[in-house]
Amino acid sequence: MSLNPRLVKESFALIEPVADKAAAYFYGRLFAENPHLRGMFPPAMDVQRDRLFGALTRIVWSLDSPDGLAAFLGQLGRDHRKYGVVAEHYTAIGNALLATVRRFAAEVWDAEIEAAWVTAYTAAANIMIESADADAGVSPAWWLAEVIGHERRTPDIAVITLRLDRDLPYLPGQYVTVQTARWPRVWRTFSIANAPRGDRTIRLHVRAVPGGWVSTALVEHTRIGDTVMLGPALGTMTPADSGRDILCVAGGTGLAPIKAIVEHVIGSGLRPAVHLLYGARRACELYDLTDLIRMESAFPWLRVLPVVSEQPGYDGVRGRLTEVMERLRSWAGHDVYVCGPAAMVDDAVRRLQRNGVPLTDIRRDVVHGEP
Ligand SMILES: NC(=O)C1=CN([C@@H]2O[C@H](COP(=O)(O)OP(=O)(O)OC[C@H]3O[C@@H](n4cnc5c(N)ncnc54)[C@H](O)[C@@H]3O)[C@@H](O)[C@H]2O)C=CC1
Repeated sequence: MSLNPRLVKESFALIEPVADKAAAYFYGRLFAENPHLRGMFPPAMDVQRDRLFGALTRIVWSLDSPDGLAAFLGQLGRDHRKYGVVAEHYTAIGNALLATVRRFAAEVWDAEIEAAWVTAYTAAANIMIESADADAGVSPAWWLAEVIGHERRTPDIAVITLRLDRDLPYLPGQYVTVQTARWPRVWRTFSIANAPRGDRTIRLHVRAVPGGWVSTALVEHTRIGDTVMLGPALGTMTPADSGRDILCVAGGTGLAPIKAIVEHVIGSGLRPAVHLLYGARRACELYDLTDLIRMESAFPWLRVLPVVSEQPGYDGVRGRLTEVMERLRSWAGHDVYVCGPAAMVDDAVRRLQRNGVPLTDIRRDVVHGEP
């Protein structure tokens, strides 16, 4: 049976508006039929439900671009090793998924649509299983890391240094998932804020957000000597290394992966002009400015421009980060890296495209923070 993306997309479009209900039904069904799987999931399932639908949406809408989809599914399969997912679980998940789409797309459901879903799911599951199997030969499913540095830079933001028990291969700009002892089975993503160092240490920039279990545990309840677990490195916002000039736009703790990329450029021997626009709502939230200024004074081709958006008395550059970026100059011909709140990233991409920067020159990642 060959893949029929159109049938899958059309039926999925009926489910998207009722995603919450469909996800609740999916997990209800999964756990009713396979009670032993419940222990693999976090106690509170709300974020998990959003994740499931986020991933499913991305998969369904990418069915027409097999290369991108295979890369995404490959990463997903490798990342799922840390949950203890094995090949048999995919059958249980496939059955629950099929029951869910059958129910929520009942008005159009027929044998042809069912076959399209079975084919698509089987293909996707096979890619995930194969990539997990291949990864098992060369890489651990997860890493232990000891907290060796914990600096509270603002009441909400901590810069945390971890020492890993084994090498964790990653590229500058990538992120990892983190689990704390306080919240077993709850994993959240955080970008690695340094280029690979060769001493197994990495840094994370963490803002404790209201209702954010892991971020609050990391900022408020974590001490030097504590241990956390990490999953493998993920993400596609990695250095282009083209030698062209670079624009970096970092909002808040979105600075983390951008800083790793800038460190990489410093270490690469390339000397492009790098503009780093670093935005915060208030000056006191420019939590890493001292370090960035130190880097700027050591590397004259690096320009750091802090921008503050919500403090009228601030005597530096004030305004919306994306507007300041647009006003400053044309960025056509630059490699661009953007990270921060999702709305800021979208706005930056829109403005850049409007001003002649093609999408292929803009790198960003969709990373869901907490809650
Ligand atoms: N790898 C990744 O994708 C990472 C993503 N993040 C995300 O970055 C965000 C950082 O959040 P906070 O530190 O709380 O940042 P924040 O909410 O304090 O904002 C930071 C900056 O972005 C600007 N901004 C916010 N919304 C904007 C909009 N709609 N248009 C233009 N500018 C806007 C603010 O004015 C400020 O300059 C989180 O959403 C987090 O999930 C953080 C780290 C890594």
